[in-house]
Amino acid sequence: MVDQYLSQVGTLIRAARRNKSLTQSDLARSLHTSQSAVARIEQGRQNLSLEMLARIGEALGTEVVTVSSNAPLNLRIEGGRPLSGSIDVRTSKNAAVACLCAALLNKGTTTLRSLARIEEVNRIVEVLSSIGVNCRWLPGTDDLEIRPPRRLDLAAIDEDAARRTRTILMFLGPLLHEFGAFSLPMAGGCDLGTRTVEPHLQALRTFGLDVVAHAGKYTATVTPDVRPARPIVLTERGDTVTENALFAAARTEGVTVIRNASPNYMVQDLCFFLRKLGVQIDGIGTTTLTVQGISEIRTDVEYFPSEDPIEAMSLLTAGIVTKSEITVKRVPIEFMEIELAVLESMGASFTVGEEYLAANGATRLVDVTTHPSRLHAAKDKIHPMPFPGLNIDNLPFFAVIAACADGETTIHDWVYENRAIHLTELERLGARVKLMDPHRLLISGPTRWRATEMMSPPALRPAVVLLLAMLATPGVSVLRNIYVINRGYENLDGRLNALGANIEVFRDR
Ligand SMILES: CC(=O)N[C@H]1[C@@H](OP(=O)(O)OP(=O)(O)OC[C@H]2O[C@@H](n3ccc(=O)[nH]c3=O)[C@H](O)[C@@H]2O)O[C@H](CO)[C@@H](O)[C@@H]1O
Ligand SMILES: C=C(OP(=O)(O)O)C(=O)O
Repeated sequence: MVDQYLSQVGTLIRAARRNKSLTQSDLARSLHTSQSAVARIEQGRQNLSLEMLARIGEALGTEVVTVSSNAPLNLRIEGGRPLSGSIDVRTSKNAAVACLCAALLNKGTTTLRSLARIEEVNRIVEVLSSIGVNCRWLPGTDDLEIRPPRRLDLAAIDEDAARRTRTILMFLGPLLHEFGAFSLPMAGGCDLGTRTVEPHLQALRTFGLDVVAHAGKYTATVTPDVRPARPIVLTERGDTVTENALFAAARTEGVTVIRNASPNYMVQDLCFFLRKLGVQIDGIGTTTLTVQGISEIRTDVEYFPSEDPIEAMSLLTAGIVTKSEITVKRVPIEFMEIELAVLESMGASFTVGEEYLAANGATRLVDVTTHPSRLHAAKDKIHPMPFPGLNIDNLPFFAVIAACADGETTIHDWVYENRAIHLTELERLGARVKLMDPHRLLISGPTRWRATEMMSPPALRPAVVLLLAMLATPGVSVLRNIYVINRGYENLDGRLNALGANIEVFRDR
């Protein structure tokens, strides 16, 4: 029965592909798989996850089979298996969303190449499309073409999509160049406790933007011809606040200086993209950015956002906690050096290859191979810092690594009010995790993992940490409602399966 079903689906896929004049290799490229895998799918000789079916449907611009999409997606993971082989790091969620917002500054056509096909990008594409921006995935690729209309229609905004991301906050900077007054739905994103927007509002006020947050909306008014009278000093070295200040400065004629700017990876990527739009920026990778703004941008441009250091950390963690030898390719090393140094101090063994450049021509990449090793607790507490420190989004992965290490490790998340709390969920898989206060965890290892079934926490990285712990856990575990993972990772289950994991996606009926 299953075989017959697979062969019928395969026939439908072949027909849809031919209809689009795509070769098997074209389709394989957009699915990040091989031509032979596509051939097997079309012959009905390959098991297909619902996730993969949805991706094939997306690549072919048609739903191959209709599956109920309201029920949450869950993962069934048979863990305790070693992984092997190599895996490429995909491009980053956080640079993608910054560049998508920056495309609003450009009246010409922007093509963002090799974007990660993740739910966060889908939500922003839905929001952009709803306000009249023409967004088109180029057939057989992960390249998104973006063409703004003459006038954006904010009244038609897809509020549901907007509220499911934090990125909507980053529309404030681009839109202040377009409207005298406007309103936007309030930001969502990971539930990590209070995430202040005040630094954004302070920075944008210097460009004449006044925002009132009320009844689930940001209501903004713009006083014309206001520009920063002196360097903007950000009250926090936040990533998205720096990006909002850059959006405002990019189309404000003259020089704007931004101090205490974040030099983090997504900000650097955004700066490289803005340069391609003709905006001159000095100080990229430092905490002082000097921006030479231009009042109008109308250029046809393409840009390749760079690889995701957080995905790199996630994949390395998969190798480490399953005691496997895997090669994680395209690791943006500038943003992973401290993480690797801390891992080394815990006894992790790995080989780092020669550097090469990412497609953006600037970010340095390496391939990292993990080797099975005996881990011990970190001597000092592990804590994040703004770049160049250990990345806050990489901190959660040290919780599952510490759970595999001999001894007690302290993890200190001073940044978020609520993220550390989500990591105590590891206890349900057998880890010994003590929440000493809302910001500090004491983790005692090694863990005798035991399989279990649980819900994903409402935060991306802690949810992936649980998935990785389940990969290390012998037996069958279930992680429910994984939308939050798909918000930031492309086909993570399929790509881990290609390394030998056994993860099945299923929906509740
Ligand atoms: C789309 C995107 O790019 N999201 C990233 C971005 O979110 P984003 O820039 O939105 O981060 P938040 O505004 O949530 O800031 C993170 C937290 O750090 C605190 N804070 C930050 C800087 C500082 O100097 N002092 C300070 O206290 C803030 O108050 C907040 O609680 O940066 C976060 C921190 O790197 C990452 O977790 C997110 O993945
Ligand atoms: C906190 C994160 O995302 P967001 O800012 O989109 O909530 C994250 O990427 O881990």
